Amino acid sequence: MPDIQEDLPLSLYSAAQVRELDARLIAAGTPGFELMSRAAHAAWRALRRRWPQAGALTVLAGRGNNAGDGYLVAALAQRAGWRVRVLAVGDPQQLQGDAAQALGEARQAGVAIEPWSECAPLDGVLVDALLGTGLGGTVREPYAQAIRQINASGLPVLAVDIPSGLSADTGCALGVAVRAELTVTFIGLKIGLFTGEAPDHVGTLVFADLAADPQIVTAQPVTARRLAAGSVARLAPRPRTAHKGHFGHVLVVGGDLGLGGAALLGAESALRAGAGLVSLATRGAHVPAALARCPELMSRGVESANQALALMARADVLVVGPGLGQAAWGRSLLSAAAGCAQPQVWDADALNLLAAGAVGAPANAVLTPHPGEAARLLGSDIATVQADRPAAALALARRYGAVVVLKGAGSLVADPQGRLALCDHGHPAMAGAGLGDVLAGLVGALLAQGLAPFEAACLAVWLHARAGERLAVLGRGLLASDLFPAIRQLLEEHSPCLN
Ligand SMILES: NC(=O)C1=CN([C@@H]2O[C@H](COP(=O)(O)OP(=O)(O)OC[C@H]3O[C@@H](n4cnc5c(N)ncnc54)[C@H](O)[C@@H]3O)[C@@H](O)[C@H]2O)[C@@H](O)CC1
Ligand SMILES: [K+]
Repeated sequence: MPDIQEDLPLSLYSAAQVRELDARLIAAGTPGFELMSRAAHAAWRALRRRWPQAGALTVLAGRGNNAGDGYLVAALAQRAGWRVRVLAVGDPQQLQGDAAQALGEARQAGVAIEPWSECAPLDGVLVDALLGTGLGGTVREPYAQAIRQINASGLPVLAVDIPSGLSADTGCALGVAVRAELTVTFIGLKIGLFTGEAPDHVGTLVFADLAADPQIVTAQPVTARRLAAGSVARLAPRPRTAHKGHFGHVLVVGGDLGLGGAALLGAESALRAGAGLVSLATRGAHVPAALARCPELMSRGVESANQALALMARADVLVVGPGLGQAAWGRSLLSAAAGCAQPQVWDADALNLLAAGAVGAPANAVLTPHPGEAARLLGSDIATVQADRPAAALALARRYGAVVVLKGAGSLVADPQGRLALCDHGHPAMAGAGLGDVLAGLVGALLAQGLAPFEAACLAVWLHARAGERLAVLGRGLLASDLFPAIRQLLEEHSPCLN
């Protein structure tokens, strides 16, 4: 019997890729109905484990194979002595193939099957088997009304494969989408379970591999990889004879008048993540405060691009943008950086100036836009970026020839060759000032310690999100600088300093 997994796999697929995977498994000898039946067993097992005492369920079934899964769950529950009802949206007589066979099985088990209507009473645990990966375009009526009814019911909801209405490719609600407490997904993880609006719809995610042949699964192309302890690059242990010159010199450039804190946070972050040396090029007015807060930093007042260039020449990695502003001071410093050859991280106003055409992107850059900055860089709007975050991240990477971190829930890392990684860690308590500056400094420190841009960005995003999760147990009011001890701890757990 296939089992359900708490430990999620790393591969993320589009709807088309999972359909292809299903087809390959079927072609290799596992009948579709057998897969459907394994899916139903996995969903039923997860349901009983979550709501062992419920004793009643209502399945809302559509007309495709997702409905087929639902009919088989209903049959299993009926045979287990639960009170079961299926509310069929659309005429069940039109079900075809495996789904029609599943309907027959539910009838044979004695399940009550009724046509869905707006006033049909809902009871027990709701099983959402309306729409799965076959959803195309905005959810049509009466499905949309059924989804609104599920969401308004206040009853616990298990979504079969994916919450109905959520796009498996983008994680966006196509008009309206079920908000589930538990989602049991089959065969391959859909990227839409992790990005866009998914975190507010999926609930707890359980994966069931349906005992699919691992050779067929690993041969299937993926859309993205999940970032996890085992999938992000490690920093090498340090030799006992190490000195600071081995771990790179990061220069953080930013902090125009009134914006000094951002650059200081970025610089402190680079120090806390193990860069050998960190300098800060900022307005002279900010230097005393920077020295007072962090004497380990080499804080320099710069008023001209020439002064900045002299500092840039001595650095291995530049982090440009936190608190940079968009006035003449910031522009001149950014233009100086744009001509430098070393790896660079561009954040905040560096990205706004890049979007405005004030400079071109340097080679070897990691760009770290939030959705607003991403929209400006793409010449679109935030809604368009958020409607397809994977596409936006990849388009940015191609357009600027850079590694791109698209921030926001389900952060994505893309490179110009089309590699895509997704981080499903993080916490809403991290939605606050300065968190982005800490991330930029972290990427800079990892570049300085020898990681390539894509690997540095992936490890930084993962450490940042995991650190935020650890601290978020205390809830709101998380300060960006609170992250430093947790980042250090996670880095040490992941990449111990000594062998
Ligand atoms: N052998 C397989 O392929 C397996 C499939 N499985 C299940 O099958 C699902 C995919 O099944 P299908 O490809 O049949 O598709 P779905 O069952 O997801 O959806 C197809 C149905 O949705 C309707 N529909 C599509 N877009 C709509 C819209 N915008 N508004 C309203 N209705 C819309 C279609 O008319 C069709 O009736 C998976 O999500 C999974 O639950 C599982 O049973 C595992 C095995
Ligand atoms: K569903």
